[in-house]
Amino acid sequence: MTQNNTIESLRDKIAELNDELLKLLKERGHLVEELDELKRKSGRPAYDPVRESEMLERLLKQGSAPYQPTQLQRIFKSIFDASKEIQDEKRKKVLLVSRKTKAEDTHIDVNGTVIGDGTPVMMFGPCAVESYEQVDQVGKLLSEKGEKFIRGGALKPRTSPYDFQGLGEEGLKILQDVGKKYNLNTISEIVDTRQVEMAAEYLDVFQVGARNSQNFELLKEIGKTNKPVLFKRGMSTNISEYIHAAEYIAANGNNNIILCERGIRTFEKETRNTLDISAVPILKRQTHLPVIVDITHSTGRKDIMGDIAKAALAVGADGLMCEVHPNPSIALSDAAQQLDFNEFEALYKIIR
Ligand SMILES: O=C(O)C(=O)C[C@]1(C(=O)O)C=C[C@@H](O)C=C1
Repeated sequence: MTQNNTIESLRDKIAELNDELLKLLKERGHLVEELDELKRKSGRPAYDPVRESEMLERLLKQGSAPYQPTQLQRIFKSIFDASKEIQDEKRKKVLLVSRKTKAEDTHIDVNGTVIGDGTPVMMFGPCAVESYEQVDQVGKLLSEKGEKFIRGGALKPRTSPYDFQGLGEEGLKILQDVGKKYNLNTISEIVDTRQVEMAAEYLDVFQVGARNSQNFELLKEIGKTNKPVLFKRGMSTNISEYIHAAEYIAANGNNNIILCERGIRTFEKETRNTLDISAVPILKRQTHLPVIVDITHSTGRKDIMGDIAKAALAVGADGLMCEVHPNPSIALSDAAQQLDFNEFEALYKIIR
């Protein structure tokens, strides 16, 4: 046999051994899966370092040549690690809000208006409910446009305890009265578990604001109702944390969740927050929930709101939220960023 032939025949043998090793590894992997099912049932973790060192000891006792003991250890350790990865993957809980659980888009029917069916919804209204007249003017404007929602804060989570805190239940009542008058669905924020029952009487959609995005007790309580919830992303919440927070609502039985990207905290100062535009398609890919964009809080400036609105709709947002006030200069909150009616008309032309 020539030297070349010998090399080839040795390589053939090695390749055959590879095949055998692969067959054995696959068999081993299936046994690990079977074993893990039992471990999961008895609440045992995937990783078992004691078992791993017992197995290594047993192997090394048989001698490692031509490998060094450390080399053999490395080879087997990588097999154990791969087993652990198989187990971790199987143990990953698939979330109720995940696309993996439900492939179709969730449509949320709010008294006949559907959110998430491809027709964008507009959620406009003042930052805060200040008086009946103020909300009435906005309601009239929205109903003339054929819009179906009105928003307005009554239980305001303000940065300073000395700032206007909202009209409370009286504010919710004003919003409800105006909503009924103009056939608009009402949206307002609640900030505490104790408000859920009371606010449910007045609202068609609960809002959970950025500051309460990980207030799990509030999310659980809202989850026990069946009312649609506009659930804003926290200013420092990453997408995975946000999705898991939404799961608190779904896990308690309420699947009527509308996600809302409202900008995150970054070093950038040109806008009030930094709109994470990529969150919109990512949330729509990873969950089956509708996603809307709050163009007021993400930008905090009126001059770019039209552009941002277009960008949001272009990346697939199911709607927009925006603050409108009959006279923003005397507004009790967010005076600088609420649109007056002329500015609203200009924006409306762009988006509708
Ligand atoms: O014996 C177990 O409990 C296993 O999960 C199997 C296995 C292995 O691959 O042999 C996998 C991971 C553990 O850290 C220990 C061992």
